[in-house]
Amino acid sequence: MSLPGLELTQPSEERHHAAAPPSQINLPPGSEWRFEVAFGHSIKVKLLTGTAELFGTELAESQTYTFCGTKSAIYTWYGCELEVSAGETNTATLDGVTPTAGHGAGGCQSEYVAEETPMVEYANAHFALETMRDETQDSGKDGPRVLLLGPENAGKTTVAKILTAYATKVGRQPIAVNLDPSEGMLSVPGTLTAAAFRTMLDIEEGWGSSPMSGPSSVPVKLPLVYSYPHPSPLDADGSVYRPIVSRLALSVTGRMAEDEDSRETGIIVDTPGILSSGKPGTLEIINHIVTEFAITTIIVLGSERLYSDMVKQYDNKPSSSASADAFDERISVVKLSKSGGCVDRDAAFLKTTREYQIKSYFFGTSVISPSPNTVTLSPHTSQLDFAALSVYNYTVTSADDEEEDEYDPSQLSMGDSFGAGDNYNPAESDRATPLPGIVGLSVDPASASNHTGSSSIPLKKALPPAPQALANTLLAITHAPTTATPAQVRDASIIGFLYVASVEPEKGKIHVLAPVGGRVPQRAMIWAKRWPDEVIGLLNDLVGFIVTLSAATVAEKRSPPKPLTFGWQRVQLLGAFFNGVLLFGLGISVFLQSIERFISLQEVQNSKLVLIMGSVGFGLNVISVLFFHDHDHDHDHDHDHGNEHEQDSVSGLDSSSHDNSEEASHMRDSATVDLVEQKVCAISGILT
Ligand SMILES: Nc1ncnc2c1ncn2[C@@H]1O[C@H](COP(=O)(O)OP(=O)(O)OP(=O)(O)O)[C@@H](O)[C@H]1O
Repeated sequence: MSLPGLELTQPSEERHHAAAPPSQINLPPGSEWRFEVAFGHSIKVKLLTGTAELFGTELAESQTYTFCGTKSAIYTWYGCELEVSAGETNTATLDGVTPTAGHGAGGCQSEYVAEETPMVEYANAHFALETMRDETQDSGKDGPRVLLLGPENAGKTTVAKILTAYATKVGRQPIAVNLDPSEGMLSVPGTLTAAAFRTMLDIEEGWGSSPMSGPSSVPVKLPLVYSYPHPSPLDADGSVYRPIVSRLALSVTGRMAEDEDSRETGIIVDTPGILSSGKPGTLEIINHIVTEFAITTIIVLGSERLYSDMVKQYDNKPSSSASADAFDERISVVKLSKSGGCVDRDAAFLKTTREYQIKSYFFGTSVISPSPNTVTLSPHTSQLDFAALSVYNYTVTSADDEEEDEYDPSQLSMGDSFGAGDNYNPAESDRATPLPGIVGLSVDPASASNHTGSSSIPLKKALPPAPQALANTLLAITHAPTTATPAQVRDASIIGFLYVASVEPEKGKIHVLAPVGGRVPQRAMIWAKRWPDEVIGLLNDLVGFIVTLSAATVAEKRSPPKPLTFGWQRVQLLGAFFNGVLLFGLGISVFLQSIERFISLQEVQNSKLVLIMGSVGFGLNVISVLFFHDHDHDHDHDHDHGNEHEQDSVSGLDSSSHDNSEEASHMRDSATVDLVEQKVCAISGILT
C-alpha cells in the first residue's frame, strides 16, 4: 500500500539490485565486526589480511564467504582487514519476506565494529575446560559435560559453537547436543540432536551440514536425531520432552564409553531459552538434563537470577556420573557475560529461518542464495497409500495453547507401553534419579505417575482417511518398525523426513517429497503436526527459484551432463559401433579402390556394402543424439512424463537401503544432479 505524495511504495526492483561498491573494513586487535543480512539478500566477505574467526571458526584468507539471512559477527584476536561486497538479491527465495538490501557495507541491514566483546571470557572458559580434559587423560575419568543456560537470545548457541569450534581446533572431539526444538542443529526444527565434531564448523552454515545435505566443502557431521514435534519442552508438562532427553543422553553416554576421544573431550549441551524463564516446570527439566547428562559445568549467560538459583541448587554438589564418588567429581556453576552483539530475533525472522532449514533439507542450501559454496539437491516426489503407512501423532496440550487436540487417554491402548515384548520401563526412562544432595526439585509422585503410566504416552496412530491437516507438514521416519508400540516409536531415532505436499482423502493417497528416490521405508512415522509450523507450498514457491537458478547456478556450477537412460545409451552405442565400421570400411574401401585392378570386382562391391553400413551407423548416431535432446526437452515440460517419473520413484529401491545413513547419504550425493530438469519434473508430478 502506498500513500500519495509520500513515496511510501514498495522499493523498486532497481533499488533491490543496486549493488553497493565493495567496502574494506579494518578491525583492530580484539574487536569484532557485527552484521545483519536480510533473507533474500546476500553479502560476500573476504579476509584480505590478518586472521579472523566467526564464532570460533577461522576464516581462510582470500576465500569468499556468502552470508544471507543471518545476524553474526567476525572477531579478530590480532587485527585484520575484510572486504565486504554485495551478493545477489534473490526475489524468489522465501515467501512473505521482501528481500531488502540495507544501507550498510555490501547491503547489510546493520553493521558496525564493536571493541567490547566477551571473547576473552569465552576463550578462558575454553582453556578451563581444556585443563579438565587434560586431567581426564591421567585419571581415566570422563571429560567435562557442559550445560549452557540463559534466557532467549542470550548467546547460548553462539557460545556452544565457540566452545565446540575451539575444541576441534586443538584436535579434540566434543559431542554437541541441541535440546532446543525451536531451531535444528544439523537437522530440521522440531528435533533434538547430538553430533560428534571432529572437524571444523561451517562458516556460512553455522553448525555445518549433515550427509543428507549432499556434498560439502566442509566435512559433514553425522547427527543422531530424535523427533520432538513441539515448540516448547514444557508442552505436556515435559512428559514427552524428558523421555526423549533421557534417550539422547543414553546414546551420548554410550558413544562416550566407546569413543576415547569423545570421552576425554566431553559434551556441550545447548538448551532452549524458555528453560531459564522461571516458569513452573522449568527447574524440573533442568534437573532432569543435569542428571541425565551427568553435567559437571553449568554456564549461565545473561541472567543473574538464574545464576544465583543454579549456584544454590548445584554448585559444588556431586555430579550424577557413576564415577562421581570415585573421582570426587563436583558440579561447578560459572557465569559468562552476554555479548552486546546478541540480537533479538523477531518471530518473522525465526519463522523464516525455520522455513529455510526445512527447504534446504530438501532442496539444498542454494535455496536461499545461489553461491559457489552452496549445494543444490534434487528431491523426489511420490504418491503413498496412507492406509499402508504407520503414522503416529502426539496428542498433547501445548504450554501456550490450552485448547488442543483430541487427547483422550482412554483411546490409547493399555498394552501400548507394557504390551507383550515391550520391555520399556517408563519409571526408568522417563524419570531420572534426582541428583544426590539436591533438594526441592523432586517431582510430585502423583504428577509423575500421571505421565509415566502405561496409558500416558500421548502418541496415537492416525487412521484412514488421511487427515487434511497432514498437508504442508513433515513426517519423521523413525527406525521403529510399523508394529512398534508408542513407547518404541517415541524412543526411536530418525532416519529422515518427508514433506507432505497434498492429501487426497477420498483416494486415500498422500503426495510426499522425499530427499532421496526409491521406496519410502516401511517404518513407523511421527507426524510433526504442531511443530515445525506449516511450510505452505514448499514446491510451488520454488518454481521462480528454479527459473532463476537455471540461468545463474546451473551454468556457474557446470553440472555434469545428465546421464543417458539405458535405452538411449544402447542406441548411441550402436551408432558408435556403426561409426567405427564406417571408418574401418572407408579405409578398406580406399585401399581396395587403389588395388582394384589386382583383385576381383566382387570384393570392391563388398567394400561398398561396408561403406553403406557405416553411413547408416553415422546417421543413427546423429539421430540418437538429436532425439536425446528432444526427449530431454520433453521430459522437462511434459506432465505425463512427470507421472511416469513419479511411478518410478514409488516402485524403486528397497526400503532396507534407507536404514544405513551412510548409504542414504551416498544416494543423496548421487541425487545431486541437474536441478532444473528434476525439479520441474517433480513439480509436474506433484501438481497432477
Ligand atoms: N557477538 C555477536 N555479534 C552479532 N550477533 C551475535 C553475536 N552473538 C550472537 N549473535 C546473534 O544473536 C542471535 C542470538 O544468539 P544465540 O542464538 O546464540 O542466542 P540463544 O541464547 O541461543 O537464543 P535462543 O535461546 O533463542 O536459541 C543469533 O542470531 C546470533 O547469531
